[in-house]
Amino acid sequence: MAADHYHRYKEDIEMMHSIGLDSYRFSLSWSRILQKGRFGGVNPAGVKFYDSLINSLLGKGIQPFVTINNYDIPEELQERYGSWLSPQIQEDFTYFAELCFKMFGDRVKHWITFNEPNLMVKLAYFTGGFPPSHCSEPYGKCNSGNSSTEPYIAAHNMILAHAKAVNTYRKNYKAKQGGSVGITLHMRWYGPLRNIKEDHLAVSRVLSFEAAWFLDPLFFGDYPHQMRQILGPNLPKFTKGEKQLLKKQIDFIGVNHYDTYYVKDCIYSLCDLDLYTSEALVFELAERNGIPIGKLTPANSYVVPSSMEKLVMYLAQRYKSIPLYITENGYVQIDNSSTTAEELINDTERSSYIRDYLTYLSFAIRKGADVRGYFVWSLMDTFEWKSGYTVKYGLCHVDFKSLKRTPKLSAKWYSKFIKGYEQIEMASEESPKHMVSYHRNTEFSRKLFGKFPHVHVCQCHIGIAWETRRSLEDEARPQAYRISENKRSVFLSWVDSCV
Ligand SMILES: O=C(/C=C/c1ccc(O)cc1)O[C@@H]1O[C@H](CO)[C@@H](O)[C@H](O)[C@H]1O
Repeated sequence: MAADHYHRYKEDIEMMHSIGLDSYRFSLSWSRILQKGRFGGVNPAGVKFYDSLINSLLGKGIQPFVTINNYDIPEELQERYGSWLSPQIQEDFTYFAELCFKMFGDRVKHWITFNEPNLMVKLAYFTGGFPPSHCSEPYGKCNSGNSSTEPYIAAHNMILAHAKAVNTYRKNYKAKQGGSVGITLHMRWYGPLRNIKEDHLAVSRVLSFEAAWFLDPLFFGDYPHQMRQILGPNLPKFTKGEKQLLKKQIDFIGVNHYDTYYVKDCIYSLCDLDLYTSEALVFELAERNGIPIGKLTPANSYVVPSSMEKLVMYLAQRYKSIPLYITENGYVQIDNSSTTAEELINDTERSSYIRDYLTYLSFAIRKGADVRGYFVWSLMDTFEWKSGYTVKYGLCHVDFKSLKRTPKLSAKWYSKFIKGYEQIEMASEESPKHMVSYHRNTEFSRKLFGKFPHVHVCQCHIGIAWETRRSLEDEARPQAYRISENKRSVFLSWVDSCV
């Protein structure tokens, strides 16, 4: 039953509205709409649910950001042809996506084909941690699979499925519906363990094996050359026709960002190569000389807010002026048997986390990245995949017995922030410890995050998004850049000149 959003969506939309969200990111369940893929009919109850959800959101001025596929597939497609390992799935996905455009595209203007396909294929076919649990040693223990080939085959089919869906949208729906279609990648950030050329190259390699694995084909028509060099024939090839189809088949990039690690080179040094990132011939670790890379979270991940600026700049430079959305970013809590609801609700760390990541996101915006929105993961506590109810990301607490929702302190903070009442403390990049209070935050959030921010949530994604307002920006930027020595004052000046 999880949080039972299926029956409580109206109450949940009230909650979004009272927080002040103007976009909600959620995903569709493929099998709820097409129980047997293209081999069966449409389930009217499933369509009715999404119709009512979308209509209720719009009724409250909340924009739906719809992810077409988030890991789950109709079992029929697994049994018939092995789902993502067969090119046949490209046709099934395109069929499903077109049905969604047709049914919901009059109201949905932001589509995301896949959520984190780069993570999904690794979990499903490399480590084997997620269904269908395929892998081979030393990366995991599974009954079947091949960790050196299957992740790349599955990814290949997902990339082509994405391109075909976008192509269909552009041909048959875009003119009339006027929306845009992107893809969301899971994106860790990495720093070099040592300040040596080999480790800098290791960072560039591991990044090529992550988001660029999916994005390079969609922008340039082929995989990053580092992947081809290392993987050789294990990396599938696109035909000439496919390369043509692929190029520029994307309107925006979505990024889910949580984690940062150091990496060290494993081409010139010896390493144990059995980790998530091993195929890139790097070794990942979280400490340098015994000092952790960031503040430790209860789930043993690390908080490194400055990564947000770096990864956004990496994407903005590699893929030129592409619009970007941060489609997930959030703070984890662990609920073990001794944790009380009060402790979970008193989540001051979460507000700090969001504030600090937004601060560094604003630095990237100031440097010219075309960031259109930010979504917190998540609106409320969820059933978190294999971790069930033990891992919580919500701004709102859910009591999974009574299903009662209670806003945590972070929901109150975020609400004030997006409504523009909260005074935000900005850290400057050069001196993160020196905090500058910004006293005109109403203007700050209105101008920086837009007058008409889009908002989204997922099964529990939430957040805010803003539209870039060219006229304001164009006016504001030259003035701001005039005093570009001091980044902090640039930032304040830019905001002031927008006011
Ligand atoms: O980032 C991840 C999942 C990472 C992972 C899982 C299992 C492993 O074994 C390793 C990594 O998912 C995103 O982050 C969220 C919070 O986790 C999930 O709840 C979202 O659904 C998802 O989009």
